[in-house]
Amino acid sequence: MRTAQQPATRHWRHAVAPGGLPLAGHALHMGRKPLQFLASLPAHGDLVELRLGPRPVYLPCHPELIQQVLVNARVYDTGGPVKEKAKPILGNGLITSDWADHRRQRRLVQPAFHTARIATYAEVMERECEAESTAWTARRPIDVSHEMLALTARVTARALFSTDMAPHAVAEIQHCLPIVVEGAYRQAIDPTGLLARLPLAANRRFDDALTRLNQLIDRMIDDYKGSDDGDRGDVLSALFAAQDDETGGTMSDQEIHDQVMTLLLAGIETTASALTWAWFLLGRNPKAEAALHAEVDGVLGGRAPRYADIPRLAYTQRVFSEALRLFPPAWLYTRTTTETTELGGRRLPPASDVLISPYVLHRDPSLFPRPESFDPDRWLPERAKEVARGSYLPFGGGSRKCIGDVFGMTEATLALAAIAGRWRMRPMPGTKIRPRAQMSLTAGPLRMIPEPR
Ligand code: HEM
Repeated sequence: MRTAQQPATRHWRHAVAPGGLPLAGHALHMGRKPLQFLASLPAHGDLVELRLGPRPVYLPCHPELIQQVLVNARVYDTGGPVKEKAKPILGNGLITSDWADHRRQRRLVQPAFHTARIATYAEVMERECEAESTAWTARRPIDVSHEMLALTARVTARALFSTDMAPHAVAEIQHCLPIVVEGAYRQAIDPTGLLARLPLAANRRFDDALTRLNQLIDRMIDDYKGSDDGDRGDVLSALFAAQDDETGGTMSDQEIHDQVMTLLLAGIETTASALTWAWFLLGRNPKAEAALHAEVDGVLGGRAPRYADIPRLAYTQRVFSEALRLFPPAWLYTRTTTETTELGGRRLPPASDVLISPYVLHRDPSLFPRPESFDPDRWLPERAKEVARGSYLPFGGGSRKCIGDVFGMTEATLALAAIAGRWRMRPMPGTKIRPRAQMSLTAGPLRMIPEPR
């Protein structure tokens, strides 16, 4: 295994990805089988160059090079065509802002994710996870993807807006969010930029869903401003209360709107996908499933899980960490250089695109022994120490590391424990799943049979 300590004069291996075509470069490989293609590249070098059409793109495969990119957010900013296409949807929020503005925004949004507030959001999570786990009928098949998305949409909507309007918001978000996520992805991968302008039914559905989400957020903001509730304990209150330590500034209504939209798009599908993968993996690994049931039974003794139980739900957390390793929802994210720089001894001109793929990193056999096997105990403290620094990045790193990491882990741990306390999730015979590398790495519909325990 590689160690975190590498000699300062290390010789990095550069390579050009094989199989490039004259005009398209590697775009066809990326379009057809992006996961297999990307995962084949570390074998060629520590820094691999590929071309998507005429653009050269760089994939750092070694954790040290990836860290250099992530911690140097000024030189490796989020940018490029994908971000430009996201701006009409997300406005100017944490995901779309440039480096300088991002620091200010992050100072303002961070308090909404402090530990004390997560404890309050956890009350919503406890209620919703309990409601989800009691809603199913024994032996009636369910689509786990659908259920997990509905659950995380309810949790996130209620953590964001704890008003009487929340049930309406939940229904609206459940309806609109998948349409917006799917449309945003189609636009992101359209190299011509023309698709969004065609009079297609899919575009009309997308425009309608986006308008409805925008209106919903505006209504929630108006409702908050029209009330004299003060701090309701939800995310929206924290955003209104936020004051910048450095400048004393607060956020405008439009800025709050953009942050809320960003949180909806970043927080719901990601957590739902990872939970779906966790059930899929447990369904194929009876030993891990039995260990999960044993822990949940021992800690909870048949009652619903509470936030205070989380430290004792250590195996449950390891299951989720391992699902995030094998199927990281944020399987690919990008950076663009703002100036000439050097990466692994290679000169990169300004506006070079750099791809970061946790999926590739997490399946590199030199970083994770037997990378394909689902082994939650690789996250036992004594074994986790062996994992080289920077080689596990489901939540990214540096100043743009996921702001919702603890929120997502808390929500997922409570969801797994609540459901595993009641149900054994049986795979439907003959189910075949192929990971879909879209906006997040989803499983698509996953039919399973809940059997009472
Ligand atoms: C298992 C669940 C989740 C995963 C795997 C995940 C993954 C990630 C990753 C990899 C990034 C960094 C992307 C980059 O560097 O370009 C990120 C950023 C972000 N995530 Fe998450 N996320 C999850 C849950 C959540 C939740 C629950 C929320 C909010 C409630 C959230 C909100 C955000 C936001 C706002 C950003 C942008 C942060 C910034 O640039 O400052 N995420 N997420």
